[in-house]
Amino acid sequence: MHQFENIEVMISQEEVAGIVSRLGKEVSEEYKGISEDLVVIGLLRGSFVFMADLVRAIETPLVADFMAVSSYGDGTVSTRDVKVVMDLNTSIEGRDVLVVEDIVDTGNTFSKVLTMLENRSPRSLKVCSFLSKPSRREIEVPVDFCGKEIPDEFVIGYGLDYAQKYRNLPYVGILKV
Ligand SMILES: O=P(O)(O)OC[C@H]1O[C@H](OP(=O)(O)OP(=O)(O)O)[C@H](O)[C@@H]1O
Ligand SMILES: Nc1nc2[nH]cnc2c(=O)[nH]1
Repeated sequence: MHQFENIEVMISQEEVAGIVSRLGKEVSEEYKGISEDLVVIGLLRGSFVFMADLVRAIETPLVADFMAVSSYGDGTVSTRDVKVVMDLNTSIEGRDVLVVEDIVDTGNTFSKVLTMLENRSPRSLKVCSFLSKPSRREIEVPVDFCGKEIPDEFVIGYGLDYAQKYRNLPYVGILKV
């Protein structure tokens, strides 16, 4: 048993598995028959759990790479100052690219990352986010593949942290303090 208290489950482990499986099918369908391997980019740290499950649900040949960005620090409020902490090892020029994120909230992180990646001239650039909070959007960003839209609650688990904790929860929950 996971030894965490004061957490209300929002998306159970079973529901998470169903969402990932559906997204895997949608992505595989979208990139059916592409000529070169799909480049799947996980945004660290939050996406590492979802990314690990998602790539195994995608049937398209792919290469995986990671980029580390941070905007929330250890808090629950975006600093809006998105920093690239670690860049890609892969050149994405002329490639089909899928960016994987755990959550799109205000859209600030993704909008900066997408601009940065667009400047490297990929053949195509699409976005897959496990969660999205549309009511919080400050900047419109495309979410081509969306796991689930959720209300304005600060969520944890399945890669999402509060002060770097709770990323290992196998479900998504709300911290009751
Ligand atoms: O749409 P936004 O309001 O910009 O919020 C979304 C971002 O916030 C979280 O990252 P965080 O900065 O907490 O870093 P982490 O991935 O290391 O948890 C999350 O992983 C997204 O990248
Ligand atoms: N852990 C966590 N990080 C976020 N970053 C943006 N929104 C959220 C959220 O609801 N939870």
